[in-house]
Amino acid sequence: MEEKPEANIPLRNHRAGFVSIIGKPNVGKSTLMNVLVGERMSIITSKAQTTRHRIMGILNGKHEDIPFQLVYSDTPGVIKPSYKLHDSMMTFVKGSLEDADVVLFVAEVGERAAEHEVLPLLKRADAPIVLVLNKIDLSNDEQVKLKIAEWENEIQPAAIIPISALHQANIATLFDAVITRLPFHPPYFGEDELTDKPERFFASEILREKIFLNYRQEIPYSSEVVIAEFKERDDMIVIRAEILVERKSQKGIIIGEKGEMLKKIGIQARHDLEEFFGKKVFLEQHVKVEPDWRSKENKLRQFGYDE
Ligand SMILES: Nc1nc2c(ncn2[C@@H]2O[C@H](COP(=O)(O)OP(=O)(O)OP(=O)(O)O)[C@@H](O)[C@H]2O)c(=O)[nH]1
Repeated sequence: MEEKPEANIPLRNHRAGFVSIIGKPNVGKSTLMNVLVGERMSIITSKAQTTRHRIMGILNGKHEDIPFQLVYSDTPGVIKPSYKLHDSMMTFVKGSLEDADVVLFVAEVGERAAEHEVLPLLKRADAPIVLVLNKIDLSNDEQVKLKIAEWENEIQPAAIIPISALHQANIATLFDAVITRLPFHPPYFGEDELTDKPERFFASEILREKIFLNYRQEIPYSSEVVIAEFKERDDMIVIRAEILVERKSQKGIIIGEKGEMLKKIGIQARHDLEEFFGKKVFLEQHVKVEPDWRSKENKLRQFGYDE
């Protein structure tokens, strides 16, 4: 009879694992994810709570002659939920923590370690926690040193790596901290897979980014984008997008006077969509009112806010 390899002993010729990026809103999680994956996976804006989903970005490579597969997860910023939407967002964060082989806990240098909102969540993680101290470009060495001491006192992470995701400073050190903690395991995804999300997800995210960038106050938070049609032809992609808002007055704001605003975000989105998909895009946009969608479970499910 042919001898089978012992099932419990992983072969030491491949590393693979899940790396969860978590932290408060706006600390730079999506910026970091994109830098680590080397692709524009997650949308980035200066507004808090831009990310609403768990988005996986997959990186295959070789480190010291051993092939690896890193499955990064960008997650929504940790907040106290005010809507059902926020509950779903926090479920994504918890799910990602439970799967994690390594946790990248991102904090800004300016944040206080004591009573930090993410601390209770970190207790759920069995995985080693690498504290990523981001935005060091906005502070000096002395402040960074003090902050490291403060965090060491608070959570004793496996490592603390000060970086600037925006300026790509110290990313190699962070990568080393991750890869050396990655378990030996066969790959989870095929080599040509970049993410767990379908193309239409990225189409809706790109349009949502334009809404976050062009409107103020409640509008970005009350908006959702649903891709009603995504048809790939030889020469172009035809995308029909529905922009949903919670109230009629918001519909008027999205459209703008004589449709100017809608046109503006359409032009910006089409530009980025064409770059992302490497193809000409025909984009059709419709604005609809979906009252209180952020508080309705069936709507949230329909829009993909369940794991
Ligand atoms: N100065 C500076 N700004 C940064 C750095 N990293 C990210 N930012 C900026 O911080 C803002 C928020 O970045 P995101 O990557 O969207 O932050 P996030 O944590 O994913 O935000 P949420 O979606 O709210 O959870 C953006 O304006 C980024 O350009 C950094 O290293 N230095």
